[in-house]
Amino acid sequence: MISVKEAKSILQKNTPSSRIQVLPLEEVAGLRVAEPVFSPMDVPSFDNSAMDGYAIQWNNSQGSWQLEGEIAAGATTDSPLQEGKATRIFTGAPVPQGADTVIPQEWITIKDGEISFDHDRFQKGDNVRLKGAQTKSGDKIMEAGTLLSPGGIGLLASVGVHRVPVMVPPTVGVILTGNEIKEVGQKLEFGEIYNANGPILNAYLQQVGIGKIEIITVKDNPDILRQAINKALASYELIILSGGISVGDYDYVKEGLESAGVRELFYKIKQKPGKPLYVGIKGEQMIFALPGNPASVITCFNQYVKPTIKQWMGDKDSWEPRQWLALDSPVKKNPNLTTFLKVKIEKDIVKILPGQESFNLISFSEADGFAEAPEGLDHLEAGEKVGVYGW
Ligand SMILES: Nc1nc2c(c(=O)[nH]1)N[C@H]1C(S)=C(S)[C@@H](COP(=O)(O)OP(=O)(O)OC[C@H]3O[C@@H](n4cnc5c(N)ncnc54)[C@H](O)[C@@H]3O)O[C@H]1N2
Ligand code: MOO
Repeated sequence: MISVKEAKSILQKNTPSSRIQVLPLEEVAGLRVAEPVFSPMDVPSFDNSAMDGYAIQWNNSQGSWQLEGEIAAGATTDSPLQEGKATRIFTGAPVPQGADTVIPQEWITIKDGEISFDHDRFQKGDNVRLKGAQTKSGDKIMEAGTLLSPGGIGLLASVGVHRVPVMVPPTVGVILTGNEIKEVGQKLEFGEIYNANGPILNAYLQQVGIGKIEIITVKDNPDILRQAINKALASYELIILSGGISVGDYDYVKEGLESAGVRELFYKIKQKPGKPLYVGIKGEQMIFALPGNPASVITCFNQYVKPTIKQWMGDKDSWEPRQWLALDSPVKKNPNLTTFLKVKIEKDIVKILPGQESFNLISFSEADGFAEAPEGLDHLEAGEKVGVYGW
């Protein structure tokens, strides 16, 4: 058995490097750009008005301008404005050649076809967004590895970049094992349970950006399981299994993976829940066999599968706790294991929730994530700081 730290270090070293694909902007939310992005154009690409008002050529003396014409946003011609004249202009419309200042309409007086305004309130250049003020053609607008937020995607669109190289997530197949599993909505017979791990993994995978997921359920039968494993290995880069990885007579997952040519990276971690976690690789494929208890599935996904997927997608910093916060009450634990506790964060204090057993899901609806109570300690005091991992 290895420690939590050793398991994470093995995973960090063995996670394949990101696969790069050029995708349209509609498909890149939440992904990272694989290369720096340079702007192919000036933005704005023409001087334009920041206000609805009147464009003029600035003149230092108080005076009036003869009103002539109108320019709306989207106007595609540029007829020069003569000195002493003003033109009606709207926000986003091109400021004509010869004009250099826009006076908002609220400050304008119009009399006999001429406009005037209080000179002291304005100066030359006011309310004109100059060509290239945001970005010059050739400027670097994004570093490699930047996470594409809605705002970042807006920036790319604004400079005319509509396809971008990104680090794409691995393709994922999920195999759930267990004779006792029934889908939610079906009638349970004695001895059967509802499939919680399927919905858990589906939700978690969607959360980390895997849109297309195939989840199948197989019986505890070595031949059927072997076939399912081989089929998944032929189709997916990352395969996640649940159940059948412990020491029971019907636990066939480990031997099924080995007979399919999967090489073990580790089996069993000194932790609770999720002790019998198995991870293997085959070429550039990774295989996680999660212990079947739902709390073990959630813990192992949170601690190992999620950071692996994130690293695969170009984020190497998601292995460590997000916060260090003080415990609200003392914790007793087995000193030989790291314990992951379901917790709620209340005003920067970590509250340990009830129902910490591996089969018990009751606290998950209100939990904010896990606190890590490390190996080597048999108890923690109230007020002691623990690493907290959010969902
Ligand atoms: N003699 C020993 N027995 C067990 C040990 C051990 O060291 N020695 N370890 C225990 C620990 S810790 C865990 S965790 C479990 C892991 O067992 P498996 O990975 O083999 O999982 P299963 O036995 O198939 O299932 C465990 C548990 O989870 C329920 N389950 C399974 N799939 C689902 C699902 N899709 N949705 C909801 N619940 C599911 C299943 O019914 C079992 O109750 O082994 C301990 N045993
Ligand atoms: O490692 Mo298990 O999840 O404690 O029952």
